[in-house]
Amino acid sequence: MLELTLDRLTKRYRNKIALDQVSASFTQGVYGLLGANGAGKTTMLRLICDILDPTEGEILCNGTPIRRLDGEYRRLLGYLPQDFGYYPDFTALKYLMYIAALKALPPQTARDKVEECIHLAGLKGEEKQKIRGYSGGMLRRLGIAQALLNDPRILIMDEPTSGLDPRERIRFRNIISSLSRDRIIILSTHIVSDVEYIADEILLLRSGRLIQKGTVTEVTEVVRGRVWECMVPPSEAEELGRRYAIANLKNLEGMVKVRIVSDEKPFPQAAEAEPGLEDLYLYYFDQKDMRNLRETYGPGGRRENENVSDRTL
Ligand SMILES: Nc1ncnc2c1ncn2[C@@H]1O[C@H](COP(=O)(O)OP(=O)(O)OP(=O)(O)O)[C@@H](O)[C@H]1O
Repeated sequence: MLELTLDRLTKRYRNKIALDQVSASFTQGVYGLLGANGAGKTTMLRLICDILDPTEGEILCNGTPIRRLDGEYRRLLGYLPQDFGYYPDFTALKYLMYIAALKALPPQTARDKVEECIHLAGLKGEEKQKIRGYSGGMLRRLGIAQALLNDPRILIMDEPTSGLDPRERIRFRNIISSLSRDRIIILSTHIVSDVEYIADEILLLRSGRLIQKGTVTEVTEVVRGRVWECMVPPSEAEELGRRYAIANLKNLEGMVKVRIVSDEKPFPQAAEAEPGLEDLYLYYFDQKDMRNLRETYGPGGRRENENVSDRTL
């Protein structure tokens, strides 16, 4: 079985640390890399794809540093960057044949492989259309098809669901699930629901640091006892919204059901709720807001003597 290991991986751009001592290992399955803008997701994925060199640390594939494996490692990789280049006047078929040639697929098998990838990406019947006329969802699926051409054991996708409508998101999730057997799939996103149901493990990056890694159940344990629900009148909901990190609001018969992430019970009638990934995301990435709130309203968002680093691994 394939194992990919990041060992204290660090990337500095001049005086900016984009990735800071990240260690993690990946075996077969889907990994969801979550983080706010600028958290270091793209940097981490580009390092894994050997497009960037680390400043410190290294990446190992089955125990061997990838820089020693060189082309042997790159043959294992499929990459869908945030913006993948394509020729709008090509048909999808022509484009994929072109990429197959660039990837040095033997000409006698290239056509079959292209057909297989068209099928896997759900583009059968649309492959003879010019890419110019493709929707955002079709383009993303074409991106997956090109990444799959060399039958990669490691599939890396950077924000593959951005700009997709809900139907396309579901379609995309189903494609990823069907591809995850025998592969390491790592995909980055800041849309929690895109990985909540398909990722075997979640990695949470904040300011270049890996602050959580584990199954959804494991990582959300951090917010157990910190997620609250209560029914309040609309005016009260507004006030709570100013003071707390609100995970959800739902209007129900003149009242509002509010879901709040807070270290302390926000409201006497509030009941503890089962934590989810969105609550966790809010907990970590709404820190600044919670800090501001604490300054404004007192220690409502955090226990006394606890600081942000207490919450990180
Ligand atoms: N070439 C570069 N030169 C200088 N700083 C960079 C460079 N590339 C990225 N950075 C900085 O490194 C940090 C991490 O960037 P990165 O693109 O990896 O984050 P990200 O999580 O992928 O963000 P996004 O979701 O916006 O794509 C950011 O602060 C970014 O400004």
